[in-house]
Order: sequence, then C-alpha cells, then structure tokens
Amino acid sequence: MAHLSWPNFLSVGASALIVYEHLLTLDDEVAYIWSLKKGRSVKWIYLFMRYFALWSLVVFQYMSSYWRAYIDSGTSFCKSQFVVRMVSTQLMMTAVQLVLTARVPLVLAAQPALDSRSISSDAAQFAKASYDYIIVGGGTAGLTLAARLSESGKYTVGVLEAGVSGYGDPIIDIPGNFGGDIGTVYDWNYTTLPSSAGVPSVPWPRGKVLGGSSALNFMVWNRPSRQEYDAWEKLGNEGWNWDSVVSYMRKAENYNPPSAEQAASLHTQPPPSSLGKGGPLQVSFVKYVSKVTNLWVPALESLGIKKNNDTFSGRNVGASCEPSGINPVNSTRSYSTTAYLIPNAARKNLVVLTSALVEKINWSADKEGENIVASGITFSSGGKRYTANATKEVIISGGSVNTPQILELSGIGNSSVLAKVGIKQVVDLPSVGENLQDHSATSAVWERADNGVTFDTLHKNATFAAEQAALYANNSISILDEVDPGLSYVTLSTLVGDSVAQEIIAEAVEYVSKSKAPYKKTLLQQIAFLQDDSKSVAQMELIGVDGFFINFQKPSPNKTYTTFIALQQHLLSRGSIHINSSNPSHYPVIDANYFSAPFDAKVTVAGTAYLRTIAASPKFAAILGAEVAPGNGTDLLSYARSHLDTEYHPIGTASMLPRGEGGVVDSSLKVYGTANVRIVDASIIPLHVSAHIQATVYAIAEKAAGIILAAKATN
Ligand SMILES: Cc1cc2nc3c(=O)[nH]c(=O)nc-3n(C[C@H](O)[C@H](O)[C@H](O)COP(=O)(O)OP(=O)(O)OC[C@H]3O[C@@H](n4cnc5c(N)ncnc54)[C@H](O)[C@@H]3O)c2cc1C
Repeated sequence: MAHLSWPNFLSVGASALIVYEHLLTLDDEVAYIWSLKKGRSVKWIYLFMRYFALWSLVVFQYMSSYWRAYIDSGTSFCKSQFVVRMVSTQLMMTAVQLVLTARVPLVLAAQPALDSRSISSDAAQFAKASYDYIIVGGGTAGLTLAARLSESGKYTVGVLEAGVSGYGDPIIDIPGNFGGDIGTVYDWNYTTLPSSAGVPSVPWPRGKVLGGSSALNFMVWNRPSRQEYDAWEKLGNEGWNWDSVVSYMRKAENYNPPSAEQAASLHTQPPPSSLGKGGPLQVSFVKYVSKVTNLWVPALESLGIKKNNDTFSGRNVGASCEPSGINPVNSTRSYSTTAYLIPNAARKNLVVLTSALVEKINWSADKEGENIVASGITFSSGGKRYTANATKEVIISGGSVNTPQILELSGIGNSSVLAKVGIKQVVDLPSVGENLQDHSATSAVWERADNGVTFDTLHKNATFAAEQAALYANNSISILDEVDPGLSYVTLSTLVGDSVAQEIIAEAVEYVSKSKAPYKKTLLQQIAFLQDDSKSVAQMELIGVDGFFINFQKPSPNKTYTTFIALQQHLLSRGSIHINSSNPSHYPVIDANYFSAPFDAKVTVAGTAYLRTIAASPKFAAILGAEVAPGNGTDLLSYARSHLDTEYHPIGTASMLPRGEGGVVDSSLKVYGTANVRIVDASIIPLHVSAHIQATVYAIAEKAAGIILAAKATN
C-alpha cells in the first residue's frame, strides 16, 4: 500500500462501490437483462457499460500500482498505459452516446402522444390543410373511424372535436371515479324538456372531450340478443344483422377472461371464444368485487332467473355479471382515446383538432345527379371562424344529440323546423331528429344493515379514501378498481308473470296499431319482440349498485347503502331533438317524451316493484335494512314519473331506415340527398337494443370504416 497515492485510493474506492452496486442489483440484471434475446443490442450495450467500466478500473489500478517501478524503463510503458486509457474512455463514451441516441425513438414509441402532429389545438394550421375525410366529433365512433381510415396511410383524415383532451386525467381513467366527470368541463350538460306525460326535465350528460361519451360512461361492456341486430336488417338495412355487427365488434375487442378467483366471486366465466381477441379495446372483469356484486347472481337465481354464463352468444337474458372496458394491466378506463387515438397519434395523415365547434357543412356549387356535394365544414375556435376542406367525404360523428343539430344547421331536415330559425333547406329530410329512443331508469335504495363497506365509505371516510388511493397507486386491489358489473336482462313475464304480461302486451298492440309515425315498422318490430315465444329479447335490465346512487335524497353520513335500478330497454315512447336557433352554440331542444306511451309507465312500475323482490331475496335480506326510496307506502307510478332518469343511451335521431319510413341515412350510412355525407355514431341506430350501447357504437364505426374503404376501392 505504501506506493499508493490519493488517486489510487479514489480508484480503489470507486471499484469497491461499483462491485457493491453490482451485487445489490444482480437479481434485477439477471431477470431483466440476461433474459433478453441475444440479438437485442440493448443487452450488449448494457453489459458492456457495466462490466467494461469495472474491468478498466481494475486494469488501471493494477498498472498504476506498478508504474513507479517501470517509469525508469523508458517511455514505452507510459505510452501503452496512455493508449489503454484513451481507448477505454473512447469506447465508454461511444456506448453512452449510443444509449442517449436510442432513447429518442424509444421514448417516442412508448409515448406517441408526445408527437404533436396528430393532436392539435391550432385551428389556423388545421384550416390550411385539405383532407380526404373530415370527421365531425372525436368521440366514441369518431376516433374509431379516424384510426381505421388513416390506417393504410393512403388517406388524410382531419377530426374536429368541440371538447378538450382529458387524456391522462384520473377523473376519467380511474374506474372507481365513474360518474365523477359528469357535470364537469368534459360534459355538454344537456337537459330534456319536461314531458307532456308529467316527467320533469331530466339531466342528460354527454361527453364533450376527446373520446366523447366513452370518456364519461360507466364502462359496462355487453351485447344484446341476436334478434335485436337481425331486426335492423328486417327494417330494410341489408347487411346489418347479428353476424355482421358482431364480427366488427370482435374486431374492436381484446377480451381478458376472468381469473379463477374472479370467476368464482362474480359467478360468471364467459368462454374466450365468445369475444374478440387482439382488438384495441380492453375488455376485462372488475378486480374489486363488492358484496352486492358477489351476491347478485345467486340472489337472482333464488328468484327463478336462470344463470346465463355467456351473454355474448346472442341470448343475453338471465342472471349474469358483465365485463367492463378496463385495461387490466394498470386498471384504467379503456376508451376510444386510449385505444384508437393515442397508439396512432404519430401518424402524419391523421390530425385531431380539439376545442373546435363545427357549425355547419359547406356545400359545393356542383351536384352529383340529384345529390348535393359537401366541400367541407365551417367551424369556430378561440372566437374565430374557419373553414376546412374535404376532398372525399364529410362524416358526422357528433352523437345522438349533436348530429341532428349539425344536419339542421346545414339545411338538412324538416322545412318547418328550418324555416322557424331562418335556415335555407338544401335537402328535405323530415325524419332528422325524430325517432328518438332512450333507456329509462328508476332506482330504489336500502340501508345496509351490516353497514358493510361501499362507495359511500369511500366518499365519506377520508382515511379509508387515502388508504384505497395508496393501494390503487401501488396497482393493488382497491375500491377504486370498482365498477358495478352485477346487471341482468329479464323479460316482461319475469317481472309480472305470464298472464299480466299478456294484458300489457295487448294494450301495446293497440297503441302501436294507432301509430301513424313514418317509423311505425320499428314499433311493430317491438311488438314482435314482446310476442316472441322464445322470450329471448329482454324488456328490463336490473342492476345492483354498491352505494347510495340517487340524487333526489341525501344519504346519512353514518350509514352505507345498496341501490337497485330497473332500466326499461324497449320504450314505445318516441321523442325528438331539434334546433330552435340558427346559432350553433345554442343547445338543441331535447324532447325525450318519456311515458307518452302508457305501456312504458306500466313496465317501469313493474320493474320498480321487482327491485323490492330482489331486496327481499334471502341473500339480500340478510344484509339490507330499511327501504330509503321509494319508501313504504309510496305510490310507484307517481314515484317513477317524478324520479325517472336516463340510462344515457339516446339513439335514433338520424335513423338508418328507408327514406320514406323515417330514414335519414341508408345502409351505407350516407345521408339521403347527399353524395358524400355520412353519419357514423349512435344516432343511426333505428331500433333500440337491450344492452349498454358502447360496444354497439364501436361495432358501427368499425363496420362504417369497412364500408367507406370498400367504396373507395371500387371507385
Ligand atoms: C354518463 C354516461 C354513462 C354511460 N354508461 C355506459 C356504459 O356503462 N356502457 C355503455 O356501453 N354505454 C354507456 N353509455 C353510452 C355510450 O357511452 C354512448 O352511447 C356512446 O359512447 C356514444 O357514442 P357516439 O360516438 O355516438 O357519441 P359520443 O361518444 O358522445 O361522441 C360525440 C362527439 O362529438 C363531439 N361533438 C358534438 N358536436 C360537435 C360539434 N358541433 N363540433 C365538434 N365536435 C362535436 C362531442 O363533443 C363528442 O366528443 C354512457 C353514456 C353516458 C353519457
């Protein structure tokens, strides 16, 4: 040691530190680096930097220890030491530079959203370009379609979204926050007119954000029965049947079957073959299973409702728990933004402009035969007005409320609606905004006699909330992973028995026979569902919710609750959505017309009463206490009327039907009377289905992309 100087001590210390660090991290190195394939350059760069650095330190150490002994032997030793040091240093610098250079494409590939080319708020820049396809609305259908049309790289696609980007916001992403973004900047915050049958104004949330209502929804992922999609074809829409729609839905899905533990606590295990694999949207089962969800299927079975383990097969009636649009890897919402936009955000031929309100479609001076031709759109952003040009098509994906508004602002609609607000009619299409159908909801609430943990605990107990947030952040199971998958579809007979069901159906037949609506065939099809002997089309959905979920009463801070909801699936009432101003910023008038058909009120009351039957089943009776709402002695019809709510599923306002039978678009989704305007969103659904509708909307968008690209290929 005598011949060692202070640089040698430093060198020995550094070598010891590196060896110590190597020993501490050897496990990780074996797991993550040694396991990489031989061909991965990153493996060899890493190993070189790690071991060459150590090797060179040891060699210098050795040489330095003896250099005094050799110094008198001439300059050759000094030279060789110098060369070794220089070469080593240079090699290590090169390796560091390689790593730094490799990081740029790696970071961009991992986070394509960083590439600003696709998502922009620069309206002037957007308006400068011309696009093959302009899509109005970056929502559920709009972003799906944009991803597919831009996939080949052959076509340029411009999307305009009125809302901002909520990408990465926990209020959207965390499953247990569902409902939290309602009423925020992400919501259009619509309300309906009070109905003439006495139902007061109902709030109608709709997504005003990238992803649209797929960013606001409660993530349920399911399908209706085979008959319901087949009915669309029977109404005059060739190619729109179960086999076709489901084949496109499977294209969107990446199904993650439940683990054995999840399957046991949810009492459900749909076969992997029933859903799609490899699609952009993650479909999985909830990680956190609440008591109410765990009891759901056995409780309904005890009431004689048969368990249905495969609601995706074309028959959805029966007791079941359904999957959700959740990414199981990090337990976050999987929606059109994360599934279809972000992975493709680096495409040069795709531009999505946020905070841009489309005001109307612009029309070319030329016509194609009788059909008018769209040349682009007018939009406003940041207080300025712009136009953008489309060389091939303008596609409206504004959703069931805004799509009819945009058509009417563009001069397509009923002459009397347009004349009232001074808009010149360009296509006479009186069905725009008509045939509005929704799913309605009534809720009933019970106290939890066992005061078990529910969402109420999360909302009122800050310590519990903090614990759960920490668990969620750690990717451990917490109540923030929870959504409510206990939901089941039942027929009218299940609710009221066969003979009362027959009486109600007879009244429905009489009601429909008097209808003079152009879309009367859709009502007749509903009668066919009711009279179907196979009883495979549900009339009511039943849901068990883990907590207090009504907004017209307040929960007690010291109690926890369970809510059951009855949601009517095939209302005979039809409403409408129309503009009453030529100002694009003024909201259209939503007349849901709830309970205008007496059938709907009867079925709703039957469903609400059945919630008490569920609560009284032995499984639930053991954990539930006093009924909070409707409350003993309350008249169920007046309760249902005054507290009717929406399931957030409006459809039909630009129905796909023959033109003379209430149609706005044909079966290629082209607007009648136009050469190049299509509609792709929930508004084209001509007849409601007994299911939550996001999966159906994704399927519509996937199918639309197929139709549009096939049309281009043959032109
Ligand atoms: C609160 C809530 C809960 C729901 N829960 C579920 C559920 O659990 N499961 C399920 O399956 N379904 C659920 N749904 C329904 C489902 O999410 C929607 O039916 C579906 O997402 C609608 O898709 P869309 O493409 O038709 O419209 P949207 O997704 O609403 O897209 C329309 C887009 O167009 C934009 N836009 C409109 N007008 C303009 C304009 N003039 N200029 C520019 N942009 C415009 C909007 O901002 C929006 O982003 C729920 C819906 C809501 C609101």
